[in-house]
Amino acid sequence: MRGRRSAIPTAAEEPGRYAVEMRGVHKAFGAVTVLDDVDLAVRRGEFVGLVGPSGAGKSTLLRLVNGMHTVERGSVRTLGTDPATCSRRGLRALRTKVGFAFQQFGLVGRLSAMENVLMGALATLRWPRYGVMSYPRALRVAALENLDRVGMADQRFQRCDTLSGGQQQRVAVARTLMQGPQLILADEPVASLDPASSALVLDILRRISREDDISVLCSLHQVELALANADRIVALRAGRVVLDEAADTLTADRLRTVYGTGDGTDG
Ligand SMILES: Nc1ncnc2c1ncn2[C@@H]1O[C@H](COP(=O)(O)OP(=O)(O)OP(=O)(O)O)[C@@H](O)[C@H]1O
Repeated sequence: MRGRRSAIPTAAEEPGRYAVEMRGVHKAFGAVTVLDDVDLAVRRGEFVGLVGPSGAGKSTLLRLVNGMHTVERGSVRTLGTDPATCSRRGLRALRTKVGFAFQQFGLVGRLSAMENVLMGALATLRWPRYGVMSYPRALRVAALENLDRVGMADQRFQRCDTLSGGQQQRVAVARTLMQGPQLILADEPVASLDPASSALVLDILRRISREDDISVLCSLHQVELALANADRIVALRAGRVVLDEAADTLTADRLRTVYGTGDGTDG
């Protein structure tokens, strides 16, 4: 632990190097410690896969990065800002630079893919909008481009509740891109998808991360998907970081030992 901590230059030493920087983070809910002395750094443009068994603390960690939870001890910097000490306005400003992808896609089912994507730009608009044509032309062009980037331009007029799970997650990614995020937090974005759709969604996320230099911190249960898409893997077990390595030096078997099964069972 100590060695890894000293290996991470602080934001003060290298301003702008990290999209996420956590040091010595301790988080408890009542008497239950959920994160214990966690150090984690996500470099700008890096795709970090966060793995670990159920209850290891992955979602809690992502929520700390977003300022939805606060730490008892330690520090969190998200895009150079401590979300816990931000004013409401500051937190809102920070969150416009942070995109999300969740297991539940968070789309409005009765609206079209296009309108859902446009809703990703609502924070930049003064008034609520109803219907695609009520959005400025530049945003409609951007929404179509983002749908195209996730391979969903042809389905732009389709209601989201008639799309497959994988298609819905791709629309959700396109919606997130409307914010122009510098960081995407993804909490098990493919947990409810079949293997082919899961691979496609992660491939799209990784490609967009590289093309737009967006940092991604993505919790995943599937070891192979984490290894195939992440630059680096951070593994949590019982709230502690038990592994932090470049993905290309890791094997699936070694990573599975983190889950404590060693038999190839995820989760
Ligand atoms: N708001 C909360 N209040 C109390 N306990 C919580 C709260 N949020 C999370 N926990 C507890 O913290 C622990 C870690 O939960 P968390 O959801 O972060 O794990 P996880 O690694 O994301 O699990 P999974 O892979 O199953 O989603 C669990 O024991 C959970 O019950």
